[in-house]
Amino acid sequence: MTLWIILGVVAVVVIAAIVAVVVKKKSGTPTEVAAPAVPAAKVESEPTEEPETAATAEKTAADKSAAEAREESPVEEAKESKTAVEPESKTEPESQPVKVAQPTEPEAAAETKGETEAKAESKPEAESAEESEASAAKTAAEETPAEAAEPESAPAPSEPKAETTEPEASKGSESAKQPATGEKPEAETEAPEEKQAEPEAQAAPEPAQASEPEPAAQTPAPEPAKPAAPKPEPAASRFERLKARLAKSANPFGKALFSILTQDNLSEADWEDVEDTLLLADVGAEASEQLVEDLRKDARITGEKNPEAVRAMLREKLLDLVGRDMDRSLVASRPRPADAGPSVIIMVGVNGTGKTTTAGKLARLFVAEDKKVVMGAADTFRAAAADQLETWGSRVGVPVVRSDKDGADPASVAFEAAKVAKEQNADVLIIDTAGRLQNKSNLMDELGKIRRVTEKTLPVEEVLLVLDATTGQNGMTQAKVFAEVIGITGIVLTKLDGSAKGGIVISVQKALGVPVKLVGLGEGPDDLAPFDPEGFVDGILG
Ligand SMILES: Nc1nc2c(ncn2[C@@H]2O[C@H](COP(=O)(O)OP(=O)(O)OP(=O)(O)O)[C@@H](O)[C@H]2O)c(=O)[nH]1
Repeated sequence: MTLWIILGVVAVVVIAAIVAVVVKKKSGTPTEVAAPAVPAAKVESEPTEEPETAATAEKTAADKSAAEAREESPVEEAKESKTAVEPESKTEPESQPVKVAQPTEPEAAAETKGETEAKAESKPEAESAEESEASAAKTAAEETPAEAAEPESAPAPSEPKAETTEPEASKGSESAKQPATGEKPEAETEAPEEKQAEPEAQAAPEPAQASEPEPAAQTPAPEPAKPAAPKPEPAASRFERLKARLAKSANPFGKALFSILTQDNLSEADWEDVEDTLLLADVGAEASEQLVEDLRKDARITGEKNPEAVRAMLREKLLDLVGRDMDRSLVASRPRPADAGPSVIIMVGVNGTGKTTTAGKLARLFVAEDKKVVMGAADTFRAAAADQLETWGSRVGVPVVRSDKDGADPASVAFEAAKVAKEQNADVLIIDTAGRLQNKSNLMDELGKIRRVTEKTLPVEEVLLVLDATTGQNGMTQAKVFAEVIGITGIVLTKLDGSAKGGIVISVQKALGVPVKLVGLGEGPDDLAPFDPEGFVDGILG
C-alpha cells in the first residue's frame, strides 16, 4: 500500500512538473501580444504629432518660400506676406514700400489716412514759423503746396503713394490757395464767434469755409513772385507823364473854355457855349451853372483881353471846383505806427470799370514805395478775375489769396486774405471784389458782408470806388448807392485817357463828398497815378 501511495505521489509530481512546463511555454505568448499594445498607444499619440509636424513643415516651407520670394521680388513679397504672415505682414509691407520709395512721403503716406487733419494742424505752425521769417515770395511758394505735391506724387509708381498724395492734393485744392492753410483750425474756431457777432448767418459760415481753403498758400500763385519784373515807376513822376497824355487825350473842354473866354465882348450865346462845353465834359449841371455864374461875375475875366491872364484865371476857377485842398492821400501811404498792421483797401464798383486792373496797378505803386503788399481775390463771380489778379501779383512779387472754387464766398476769401496779410506783417492788403450793379440789393449787401468779415481781423481803412470816366453822369447814380452801402473813402477814375469827360472828376466829388484819389490813363502797369488837381487842370487846359 505504502508503495502504491508513494508511486502515486511521484506520478502526481511528475505530471505537475510536466504541466508546469507546458504552462510556462504557453504563458510566454501572451506577453508578446501585450507588447503590441504599447505600439498601439504610440500610434494614437503619433497621429497628433504627425499632423503638427506636417503643418509646421508646410509653414516653414511657406515661410522659406516667402522669404525667398521677398528677396527675389518685392511684389511677390507682399503677396506672400498677405497669405502666409497674415495681419502683420499686410500692414507692414504696404507702409514700408512707401517709406522706402520716398523718404518724405512715406510719412505722409502713413499719416494721410488718419493724420491728414493732424497734418493740417501742424502745417499752420510750420507756416507761421516760416511766415515770421518770411517774405511774400516765400509765402507764395507755400501757397502752392498742392501743386508742388502733385509733381512728386505723380512719379510715384506705387498705389499707396497715389492714395496718400490724393488726399493732400485734394486738401490743397480746397484750402489751397492760401498759405493760410495752417490757420484753418483757428478760422473754424472763430467762425462761431463771427456767427454770433453777426446775426446774419451769412458772414459766419463763410469765413469758416474760407479758412479751410487756407491753402492760401493756396492761394497763392505767387511763385513768379519776385521775378525780374521791371521796377515800377515812382509815383512822383507818374502824373507828369500822365498829364501829357491827358492833354493829348479827348479832354478838350478846358481848351474850349479858353477859346471862348478869350473872345471879345462875350455874348449870351457865348456864355451858353461855355455852359454846354462844361456839361459835355461831365462837369455836371450844378457845377457847370456855378462856374458860368462865377465867370460872368468876375470882372477880371469878362474884361480881360490878355489870353494868358484869362487862362490863369480860368485855371484858378477850375482848381476851386476840382478842390485843391482835399486830402487825396491813401491811408496806406500816410505815416502810421509800426504796429498799426496792414492797411486794408477794398476795391468796389460796377462791372468792367477796371477794379482788378487798378488793384494790380495799385500794388505796383505800393511796391515802388517799398511796401509789402498782399492782395485778396474776392472777385469769385468771374472765374478769370482771380487769375487776372494773380498775374498782376506775379508781376510785382505780391502774394494773392484766392479760392479755386468758382462762386466761392467772397467774404471767405477776404477773411483769409486779412489773416494772411496780418500774419505776414504786410503794409497793405488790397481786396478786389466782383463788379455789381447798384440795383442788385443782394450783391450790394454782399459788399457790406465782405467789409464786416474783413474787419474781424483788420480794420478797413479805405474803400475805393472805381469809376469808368467814359460812363459820364451814369456813374453818379452808381456811386451814390455804393457810398451808401459800404462807405466810400476815395474814387479811382479809370479810362480817363479815352474820355472827353474829365469834368466827371468835379461832379463825382461834389456828389459823394469824397476825393478822387487815383486816375487811370491807360492799360499799362504804370498807368495809374495819384490824382493831382493842378496837373489835371493843366492837362485839360493844354
Ligand atoms: N484805357 C484804359 N483801360 C483801362 C483802364 N483801367 C482798366 N482798363 C481796362 O478795362 C478793362 C476792364 O478792366 P478790369 O480790371 O477787368 O475791370 P473789372 O472792374 O475788374 O471787371 P469786373 O471784375 O468784371 O467787374 C480791361 O481791358 C482793362 O485793361 C484805364 O485806366 N484806361
